[in-house]
Amino acid sequence: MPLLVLLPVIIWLFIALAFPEHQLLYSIPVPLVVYLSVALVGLLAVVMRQWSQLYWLALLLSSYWVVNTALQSPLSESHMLALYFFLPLVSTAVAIVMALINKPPLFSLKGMLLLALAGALPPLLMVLPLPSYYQAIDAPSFLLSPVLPTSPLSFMVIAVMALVAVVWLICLLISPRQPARWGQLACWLSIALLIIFMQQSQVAAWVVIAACLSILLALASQMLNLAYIDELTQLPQRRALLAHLRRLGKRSTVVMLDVDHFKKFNDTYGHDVGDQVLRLLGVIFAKESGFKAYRYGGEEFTLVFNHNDQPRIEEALERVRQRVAGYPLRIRSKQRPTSSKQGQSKRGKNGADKVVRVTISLGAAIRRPAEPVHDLLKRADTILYAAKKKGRNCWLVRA
Ligand SMILES: Nc1nc2c(ncn2[C@@H]2O[C@H](COP(=O)(O)OP(=O)(O)OP(=O)(O)O)[C@@H](O)[C@H]2O)c(=O)[nH]1
Repeated sequence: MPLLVLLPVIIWLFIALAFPEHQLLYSIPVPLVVYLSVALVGLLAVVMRQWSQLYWLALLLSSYWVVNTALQSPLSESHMLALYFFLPLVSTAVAIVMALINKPPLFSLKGMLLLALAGALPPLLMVLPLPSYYQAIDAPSFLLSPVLPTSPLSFMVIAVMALVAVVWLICLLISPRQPARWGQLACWLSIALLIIFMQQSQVAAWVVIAACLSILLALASQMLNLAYIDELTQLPQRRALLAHLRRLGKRSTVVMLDVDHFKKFNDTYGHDVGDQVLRLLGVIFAKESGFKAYRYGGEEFTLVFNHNDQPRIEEALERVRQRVAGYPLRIRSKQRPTSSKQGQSKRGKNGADKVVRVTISLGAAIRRPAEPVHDLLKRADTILYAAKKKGRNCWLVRA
């Protein structure tokens, strides 16, 4: 933390020492700004222990470095063309490895290897003897980059990078609640752009800075998720509920609900299966519309309706109750077959998976005129208690 506070001073010292002539402070080279941006966001990723973002920044930085230092000569030279061909291939390969691998911490063998792979592999191309049998291409000057469909080889390079981006986008659209992945896609697009338009070095610089901003936003979003989203159920947690209650309208309804006999359920099937139930409830509540669901804590949840229309509330509560009670939860047998063939033959017979169901009780308090939210929440809890006494697997609504 003290290091972060002193960061402006450290950066000022660095620039002042690197550019001793005073007037140079007003014309800091663009690549330096790029390197500093990546370094600052990388430092933030380290402080936040978001390793995957760090590895991506390393790949972004090393690709930029190769483009900026080694790829500013005409592509008519065959070794330039070879480098131009191998850089996207290597970047793509590293990107795919990073997308698939489970982000290892930096201070582990796997983490160090990944950082070396992302940070050192592209620059290594500059010193490796690359095959130089590529046909030199005559780049038309009006194109942004000589790689635009002037050669089938470079067309293929663009196609591979675009394909990776499209696959990535589809994965993200299927499961969009992953801020880190969005930041990484921005990084990938940035790498693709700076390779494709490599001779526009100023553009490349701003593209990298933009990717840094995306990673920064992704980091901020991840932090917000950590603070507000419950990891098990993926629902917003109590902190978010309290923020919602602070701006609750006069016409609103708060529902407290919890799982019936959950202690017994945990004792019978184990804590892991109990967790599975809570996760399932998170999915069911998130899919429902008409209210906002929160995990209050333990096996208790809160639903907030922004209206006090009792028939609509009762209808929603009955729908949720039925959905939970009717959901067959498959519990895996402890004596799992050792091979998949055995598993297939045993499926549906003795010793195979068991199906159980859980029920919930719900207590809804419709807000009274000028009722403080604290009292409203307490009243919902009391009504839930009454629903439990009534026999569980039911709901009660009171004004
Ligand atoms: N698996 C799992 N169990 C939890 C979690 N949080 C709380 N619990 C369990 O939830 C149970 C709550 O038990 P009780 O408050 O006695 O309530 P109950 O057994 O559901 O009984 P009723 O509410 O009266 O129907 C306890 O056994 C807790 O350990 C969690 O995150 N995961």
